[in-house]
Amino acid sequence: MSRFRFSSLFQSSSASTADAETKKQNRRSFSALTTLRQKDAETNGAPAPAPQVAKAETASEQSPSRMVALAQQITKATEKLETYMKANNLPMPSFDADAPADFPGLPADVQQNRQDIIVAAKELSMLAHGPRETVRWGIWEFTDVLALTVINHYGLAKLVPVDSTITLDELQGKTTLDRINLARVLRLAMTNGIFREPSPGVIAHTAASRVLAEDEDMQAWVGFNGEDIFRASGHVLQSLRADPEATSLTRAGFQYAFDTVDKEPMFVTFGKDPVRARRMGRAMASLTGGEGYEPSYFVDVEKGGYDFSDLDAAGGTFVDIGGSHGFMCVALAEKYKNMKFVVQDLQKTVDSAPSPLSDDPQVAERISLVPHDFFTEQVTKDADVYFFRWVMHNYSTPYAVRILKNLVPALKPGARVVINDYCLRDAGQENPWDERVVRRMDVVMLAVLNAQERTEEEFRALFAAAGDGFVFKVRFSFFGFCFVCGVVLWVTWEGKGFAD
Ligand SMILES: C[S@@+](CC[C@H](N)C(=O)[O-])C[C@H]1O[C@@H](n2cnc3c(N)ncnc32)[C@H](O)[C@@H]1O
Repeated sequence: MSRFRFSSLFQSSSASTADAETKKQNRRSFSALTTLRQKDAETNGAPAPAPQVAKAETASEQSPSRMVALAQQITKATEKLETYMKANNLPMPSFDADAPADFPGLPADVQQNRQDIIVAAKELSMLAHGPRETVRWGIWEFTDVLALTVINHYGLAKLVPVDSTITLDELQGKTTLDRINLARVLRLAMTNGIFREPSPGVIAHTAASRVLAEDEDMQAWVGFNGEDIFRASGHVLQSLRADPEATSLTRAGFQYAFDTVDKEPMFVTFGKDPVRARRMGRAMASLTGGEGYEPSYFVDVEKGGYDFSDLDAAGGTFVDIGGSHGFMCVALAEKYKNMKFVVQDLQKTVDSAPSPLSDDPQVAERISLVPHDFFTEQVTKDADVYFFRWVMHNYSTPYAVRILKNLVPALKPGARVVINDYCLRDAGQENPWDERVVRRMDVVMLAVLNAQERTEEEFRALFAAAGDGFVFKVRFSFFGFCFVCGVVLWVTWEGKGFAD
């Protein structure tokens, strides 16, 4: 492996050090990593991590060894996935340029096989690398971001023909990048399956680089992450040193990166720059167009969604606060034929919404889209449900409490506040796939907004700080891969008073 060659340039390694290292490795256990699919008794039975190994065994005591057990798990899950794909005449997973970029919709058990492969393969890879090398090369993940950012910024994927090849020299003639820089970013990306070099100096697409060429939302996602979030992340230390509590919307890494400290929140900066704002919008569309983020997970009761039948029978009102262009209300209105809906968002967002919101007049006529700033008092009084989807995680506690306090004057007894957001569990309780996604999102929130993902306790604390009439009713999560799109927290208002 190149890493061994590389490290040998810097240090000599004696046999005795190697022996000592081998002995140390043999004493190590990775039991803390064994978190697959434990039943979550509080939820609707969604697959969750298996119990962690309680007793730390040495590697030599394990039978079979952890590595072999993981390899067997991978084989078993892969065989099941392959059997399903073959039985249903589906193409086998491939990075060939003409291969599909996505898996088709899979039944829950096969989807679980996929997840098991990903999680077990990661752990096996870590064991094979060893702890020290895992840390050493883990910190270099930013180089992948850097290469992808350059490739995306210069639109290189669009310059490579989809059905044939191009030489580096020809490609260089189509961009302002110099040949060395062009080659180095492409060749690094190739190590992640993005582009390939079928013969020296000849570049061709893989299915992954083709996505970058053809999917404008993905280009926006890479651009937003590489040019905005990545840069903000590089300034988080500065932000934390200045404000260890990290709650201000105008003193996050983002502001230090773009010279807007104490001037404006990120959303305001983007509001002044239509190109960046559009990029962020499309990036969000790319994220929410991904697996597991569909509105159906909230709408379909059989997928674990929220059942509004009682409200529908009573012709109740549902308010989607920060609801963007109202796609959640459209999905709900298609299912529930009597409920009324109010979508609230900032004036600019309201102005840019399509009209009508739905081609179905029976749906469109029951949805009103109104400008409302959630940092001011709620204007739609006495509704039955006030819904926040992916809003709370954009704000640190002082701001989130303010948003909830602004609801209080509008709440009638029994009104429901429904939060559809991430909900962090204790470390190691989530399946490793979802855990990694939410922990990453949590840190992205820190970098750009000084905001955060929350545990159930932290959500409860927000409501407790906003008023003592809130009663926490239930928390439930969706199934399988879609956990990342949210947990629903349902809180009612019993109006016992208002804590200032
Ligand atoms: C992360 S997006 C979530 C959008 C939508 N709820 C969803 O599930 O995709 C946050 C939304 O809050 C809106 N927003 C930001 N600040 C706001 C404010 N002060 N008042 C109302 N809406 C706001 C944004 O325009 C955006 O549509």
